[in-house]
Amino acid sequence: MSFFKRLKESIASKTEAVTNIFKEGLVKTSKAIVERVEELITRRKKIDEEFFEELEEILISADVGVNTVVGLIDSLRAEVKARKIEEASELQPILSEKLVEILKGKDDPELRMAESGLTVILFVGVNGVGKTTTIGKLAHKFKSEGKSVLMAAGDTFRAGAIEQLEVWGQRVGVDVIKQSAGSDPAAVMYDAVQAAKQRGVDVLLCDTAGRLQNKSNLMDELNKIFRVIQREVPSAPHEVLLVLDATTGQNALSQAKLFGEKSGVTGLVLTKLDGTAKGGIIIAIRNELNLPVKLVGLGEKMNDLQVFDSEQFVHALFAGLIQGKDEPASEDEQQQ
Ligand SMILES: Nc1nc2c(ncn2[C@@H]2O[C@H](COP(=O)(O)OP(=O)(O)OP(=O)(O)O)[C@@H](O)[C@H]2O)c(=O)[nH]1
Repeated sequence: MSFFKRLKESIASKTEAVTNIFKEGLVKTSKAIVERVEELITRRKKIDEEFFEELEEILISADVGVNTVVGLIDSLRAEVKARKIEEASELQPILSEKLVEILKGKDDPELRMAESGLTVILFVGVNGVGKTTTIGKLAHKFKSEGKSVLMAAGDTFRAGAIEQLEVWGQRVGVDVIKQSAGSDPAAVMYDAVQAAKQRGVDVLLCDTAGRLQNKSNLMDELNKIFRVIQREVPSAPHEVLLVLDATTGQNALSQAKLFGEKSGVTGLVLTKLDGTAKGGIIIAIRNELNLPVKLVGLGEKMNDLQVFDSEQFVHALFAGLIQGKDEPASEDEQQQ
């Protein structure tokens, strides 16, 4: 059975709607990688050193990352040799398989929740990456699953951050625990955990100030927040999610490396995948870091947050090719 058929069958049980959300969100990245690979295959026809060099360049320019690309190309070379493949057209399924291998290796998309009682999830990341938006979207997701949610406005540093969270609170119907701008974020967290416990809330989502990873005083602030939360709920925080902006490509990877080491990060959220051709960064992040990608942002609306699923990701990335193989593309896709 062909790789594409297997991939299709393996996702058959999942809703078409979710796949479509990924597909729409990944159009730019898909164009940057898949269309160029297809063009290369059609043009060169045979697999030789120049073919591999061009393929390397395509993947690097889609921000898959030099280290990852070098490893990927080496394993493709070995596979081509072992399977005695000469035709470039035969490489597509092998490339997809290798990508799934890299992405799947560290799959752990489920958010860790408290066994009973309150779950606390902390969000960290530099300014403007999409933390507040992600918290709002996740609050909506939990609510639609029937959970009660509270949000903590821990970014007391940036003017407007509290109001922005309140706007999301109103939009999704979730209360926000806040103090005035400039107050101690650890005090906000204390209030929020108390309120969450008193109200018997299921999930508390905590915003924090966007901080530079090399500012040790800001790291101290984060540690203080940890201590306050842990004193009140010993098993918390259940997740510390580092939010990264996919449009920044390699910069997102360096932030993950620096931040991940220092602040007890347990998982990643990659936002704005819809707005970039640099979605290949997710492959680099998965290959180079020991941190799971838990959620991806595929737009600005409430429902544009998805639990990361590597098979759906690769399926969406290669959707055009898969459809080209065994079913006609829809009108929409033909226009893209
Ligand atoms: N297209 C797109 N835009 C997004 C996504 N996530 C967030 N944004 C936009 O990115 C911008 C920044 O998002 P914020 O949530 O304000 O970022 P933040 O990290 O909270 O910023 P600070 O509060 O400054 O730390 C906003 O305009 C969001 O609408 C996404 O998945 N896709």
